[in-house]
Amino acid sequence: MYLETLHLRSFRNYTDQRVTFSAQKTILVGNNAQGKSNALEAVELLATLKSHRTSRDRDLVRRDAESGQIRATVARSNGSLELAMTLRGKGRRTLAIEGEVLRRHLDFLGALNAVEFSSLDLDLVRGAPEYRRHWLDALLVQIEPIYAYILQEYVRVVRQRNALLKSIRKSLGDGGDATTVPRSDWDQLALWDAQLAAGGSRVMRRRDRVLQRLIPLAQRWHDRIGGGTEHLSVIYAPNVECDRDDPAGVRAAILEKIKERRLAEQHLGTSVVGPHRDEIDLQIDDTPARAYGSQGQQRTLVLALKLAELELIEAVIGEPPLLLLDDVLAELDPMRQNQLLDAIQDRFQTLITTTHVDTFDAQWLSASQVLVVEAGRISP
Ligand SMILES: Nc1ncnc2c1ncn2[C@@H]1O[C@H](COP(=O)(O)OP(=O)(O)OP(=O)(O)O)[C@@H](O)[C@H]1O
Repeated sequence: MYLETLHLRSFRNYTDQRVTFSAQKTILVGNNAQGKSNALEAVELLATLKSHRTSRDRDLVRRDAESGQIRATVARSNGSLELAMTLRGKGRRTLAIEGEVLRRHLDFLGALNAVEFSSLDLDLVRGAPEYRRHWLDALLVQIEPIYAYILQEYVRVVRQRNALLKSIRKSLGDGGDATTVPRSDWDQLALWDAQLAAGGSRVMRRRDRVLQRLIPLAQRWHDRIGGGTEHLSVIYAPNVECDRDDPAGVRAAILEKIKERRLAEQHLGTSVVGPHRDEIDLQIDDTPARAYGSQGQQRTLVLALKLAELELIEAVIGEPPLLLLDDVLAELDPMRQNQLLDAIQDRFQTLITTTHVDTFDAQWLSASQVLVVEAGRISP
């Protein structure tokens, strides 16, 4: 797929900016805080409906405006699509494809696919488990848009169940006397348990499936970049251990663990069982990657994961996704830079932000469209 045009109106620090992409690679160059990452963020939003920098639409709207818009033309193998996202300081965003406003936001997903790689991605290795869950979930949403709905439902169930557990904790008081809790609360809890098990099983099985496909790709890239001297393991460590191929078995295992942790949940007033507590272990030579001092090893790992994502999305969608490289190229040593550039070649349309172009390979630079970003303006 190919992003032909991008039009930003009252988005972040842009007032009204149109960009026409004229090469397979575009380099956005400029000083800090000029709007380079903002432009990539707009593309990320179209692809995933999420920004990795904020969860509030009002941050995305230009400070002096009430609403902002991102429009894009995407050429796909079966024709081109006009996409529009209207963001509001207050109120819900509106999404449209070919001028038609979508009732379900889910239907927007899949129109544009992109993999983003920024320095924040090192948190994949170093950060808390939720970074890895978010990363995996974001990938799942792109290859299986219905997952956005499945996850949203699961999160809703956990939230409501937590509210009920809090109220039960309050009724139990310090004495922990179960008879002080209204009967209806226990009945309700049993219903939420069943819903958590049903939703949780859907989430876990999909996470497991996508990892099974991603892992061999990531290992291959890791071998290529690292010269095959170290072995990468990516291990799904779900909060509830069970045979993930058997949906009824997964549900039963979740319910069983809920039973075991009943007292803890009531004491804490929160759900402690389910895939919202999953972990994805990243290991190099059987040692947690987080424990490795070397930044280089961590970068190699993240790069391998990103390249694997690109390949997987391409395999599933049948078209190469876009690659968004936000200020990461300069951080890679020449060997890793070359590996990345080699992998991309002309296969993936790539948007790159950088403060300096002098670190780029000359051949690469001459084949790229270079745009200058300055104070919310993009010019050739
Ligand atoms: N909602 C907004 N309204 C107006 N300006 C905004 C808004 N959100 C962010 N900005 C501005 O956008 C600029 C940051 O742009 P961006 O994050 O794209 O930087 P960058 O060019 O990628 O720089 P760096 O190299 O530091 O990453 C800042 O000047 C910030 O004040």
